[in-house]
Amino acid sequence: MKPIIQVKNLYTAYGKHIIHNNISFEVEKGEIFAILGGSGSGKSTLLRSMILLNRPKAGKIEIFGEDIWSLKEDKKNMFLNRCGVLFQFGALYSSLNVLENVGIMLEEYSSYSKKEIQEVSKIWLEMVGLNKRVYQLYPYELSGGMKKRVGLARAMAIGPEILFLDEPTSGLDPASAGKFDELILKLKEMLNLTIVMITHDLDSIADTVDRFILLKDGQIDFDGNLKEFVFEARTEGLTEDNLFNSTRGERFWKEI
Ligand SMILES: Nc1ncnc2c1ncn2[C@@H]1O[C@H](COP(=O)(O)OP(=O)(O)OP(=O)(O)O)[C@@H](O)[C@H]1O
Repeated sequence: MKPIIQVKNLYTAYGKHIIHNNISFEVEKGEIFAILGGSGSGKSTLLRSMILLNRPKAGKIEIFGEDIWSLKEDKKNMFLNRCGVLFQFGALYSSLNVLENVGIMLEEYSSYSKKEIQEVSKIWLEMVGLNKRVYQLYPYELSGGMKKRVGLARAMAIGPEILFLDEPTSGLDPASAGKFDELILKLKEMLNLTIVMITHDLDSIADTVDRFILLKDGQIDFDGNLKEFVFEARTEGLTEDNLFNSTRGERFWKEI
């Protein structure tokens, strides 16, 4: 089967500052795929270019078999409707309560009635482990972990085929991060979702990620799974510095 995402000879830049210098990679349907790299290596720029927020200078990004940057306006919206996005801090609307935040995408992009939107929103809030006590709360009343869960419920409510996550466990305590990982795995298994995430979290990578790329100096320094990475890191001197969040991952280093 053709990969769900194919990035071919991609160049991105801000002015003269080249961020990605001719990179290519693929993501298979149903995979949990991660983008790693040190600070400023271009992880967010890459993710943004896959959801039509950052136009590449050259190269192609094919998703669902189409060159996404060549799509006409109406097709762009159809494409975005097939993608759920969870930004780093949840990106919730501060003037909307939790229930409204989850329903907002459906209000804009679906033909559901108000009542149906509320029902779908409630189902997704329950799926991500939030009960009715939070429906009427506003973002400022939520913890970081709750904000991420609401953001995830909102991303899932549109029924995406690909879920993009920007550092989903950063800022969470280890127990909440572990629960978030379980949730991601559950979603993937139930819905055969493809998940693309930026992460520094070694436990998340060990527990959930099938394969990752490592960005460095505009190139892909590594493409493979964690076992292969550790092997290469040891035999070829790839640097492990600055890639992983030091508060998690102890279990992984003990087990290998
Ligand atoms: N809108 C912008 N205009 C100009 N330069 C930018 C812009 N956004 C990012 N950059 C620069 O591009 C480079 C890559 O940024 P990007 O945010 O993609 O990296 P990152 O790997 O996600 O970093 P971090 O882990 O710190 O979030 C950085 O040097 C950054 O300063």
